[in-house]
Amino acid sequence: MSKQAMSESQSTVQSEPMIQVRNLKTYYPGGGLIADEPVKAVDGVSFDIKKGETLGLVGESGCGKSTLGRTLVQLEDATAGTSRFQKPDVVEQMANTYGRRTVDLREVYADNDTVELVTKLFADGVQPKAVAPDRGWEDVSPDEIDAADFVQQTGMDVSDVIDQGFGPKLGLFGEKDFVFVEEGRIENGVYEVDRGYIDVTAAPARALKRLRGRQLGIVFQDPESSLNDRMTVGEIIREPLDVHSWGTPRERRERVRELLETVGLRPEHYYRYPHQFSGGQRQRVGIARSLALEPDFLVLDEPVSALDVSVQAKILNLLEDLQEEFGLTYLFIAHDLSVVRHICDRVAVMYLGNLMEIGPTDGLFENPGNPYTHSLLSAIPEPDPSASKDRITLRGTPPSPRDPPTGCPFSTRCPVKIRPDEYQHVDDDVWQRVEVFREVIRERTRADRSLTDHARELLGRSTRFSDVTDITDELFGDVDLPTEVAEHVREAAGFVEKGHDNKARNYLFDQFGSICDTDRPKHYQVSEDGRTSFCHRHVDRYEDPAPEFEKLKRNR
Ligand SMILES: Nc1ncnc2c1ncn2[C@@H]1O[C@H](COP(=O)(O)OP(=O)(O)OP(=O)(O)O)[C@@H](O)[C@H]1O
Repeated sequence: MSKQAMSESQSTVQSEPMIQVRNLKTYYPGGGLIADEPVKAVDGVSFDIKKGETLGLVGESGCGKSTLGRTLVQLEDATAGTSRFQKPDVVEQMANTYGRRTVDLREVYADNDTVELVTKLFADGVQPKAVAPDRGWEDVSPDEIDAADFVQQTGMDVSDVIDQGFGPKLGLFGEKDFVFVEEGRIENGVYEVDRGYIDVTAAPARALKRLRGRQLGIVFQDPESSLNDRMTVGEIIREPLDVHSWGTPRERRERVRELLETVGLRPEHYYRYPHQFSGGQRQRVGIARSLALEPDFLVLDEPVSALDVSVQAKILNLLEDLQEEFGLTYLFIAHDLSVVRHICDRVAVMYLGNLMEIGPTDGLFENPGNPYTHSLLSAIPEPDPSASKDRITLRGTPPSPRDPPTGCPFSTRCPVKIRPDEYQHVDDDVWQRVEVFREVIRERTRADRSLTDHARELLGRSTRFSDVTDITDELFGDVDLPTEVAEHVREAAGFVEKGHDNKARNYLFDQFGSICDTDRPKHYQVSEDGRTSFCHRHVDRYEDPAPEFEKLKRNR
């Protein structure tokens, strides 16, 4: 598909967002014997996916890709934030049902002042929201209502705002159980709706059942385990049609035959069982099933990772053809970056529950903005082993998502982390060792230490007493440490010897921490085509990541 490679006129990507995600978080409850902290699998991500687009989602194992994909189709509950899905035909459909797509505000609001106020707020970006008519406003929590923006701006009480009829009357459409968000315009006191979004994160379970399959679908990685081996292929593909009472039984059978053909299988495959099929064929069955109810948006969760390379290409081609034929929008989750480069219009790079960089594919691969993207790309094996490639090897493993760093999520491993001003003069090698020391101490404080460690501690056996001396010897034995650095290292080691790992960790944070440790970065635009990167280095007073990486390579 690489829509990038197509000319503008050929591209099927439209400018309207199909999915709007804002500050989405998915936490899994702690619940362990020791660890009460939740796993912050997705920790506040925002992005759009445009209609007809393929957005790639990449990152190391465990960074939260699947959780994000599953939350978008509400197979997981969001802990916070919103995910909105544009129902493409909603405005037409609703306009037909209600016979209108405009509302004259002068009929709704008694006085002209209110009409003016509403118009002004609307121009300021305050969005009205319609809620199902049979769902009383008293059941709607204030944070579900965009009228809350209203409250902020007017200083009025939410209930007063609602009493005044702001939210509900301005929104034109509702559908049982759903929270709709509308986008429209007010001109000369007349409100006209342009687009309608369903707030997926606010939809209750039974409404989701209707939404899933019909509008949102998912294709799983492993065609082996995601298909029920006791059902025939026909039954598997037909199941969503049955669940949604689609057409008559005869029409359903007909639809299944059509779907078999769409994904390149044959009508006689209807009565076969999954185990009689190859991996590629099984994945075709999974895709046919996901397409049964003609969804608009599909999460493809590593759809080709379990397949042989030769079969991968065929499935990718199929997915591209289907996208073109049915105008589908994809979130394509993958760890194989070359596949992503080939198939995706834009790419989002994820690390520890956060999006580190997002933007059009070619630019991101050719001129990465974020240090994590640099590191990830430099780990791709070169097809030609004699080609010299300056690899950046990341030390250690990502921190636990139960205990992510306070500042930048990548700060504990970033090869180009910003140093505090007072340590700029310290030799690079020495500074790296200081960072490693901090990382080792941090690892020791992790909530999910082994039970043996805990048991020994509880028994009063100081098993970790001696190893801090070993660690400092190992790290600093053969280098000259500047006096102030040596003092701080000694102090921290002293805390560890007394069993106060956390004190040591905090002490090192206070002494050696920089903005990367203390503050969460923002997303900065790093290219003209709208790519953004989540890194403090994009602020003017710091050097950009790219030249810092060049320096690193030169100095090795
Ligand atoms: N049901 C669950 N309960 C608790 N923790 C979970 C659950 N599912 C995932 N996690 C944790 O959430 C984090 C993100 O997992 P997720 O599967 O989303 O990552 P991923 O990037 O898709 O990994 P992979 O590439 O290996 O599939 C991991 O730390 C994982 O252990």
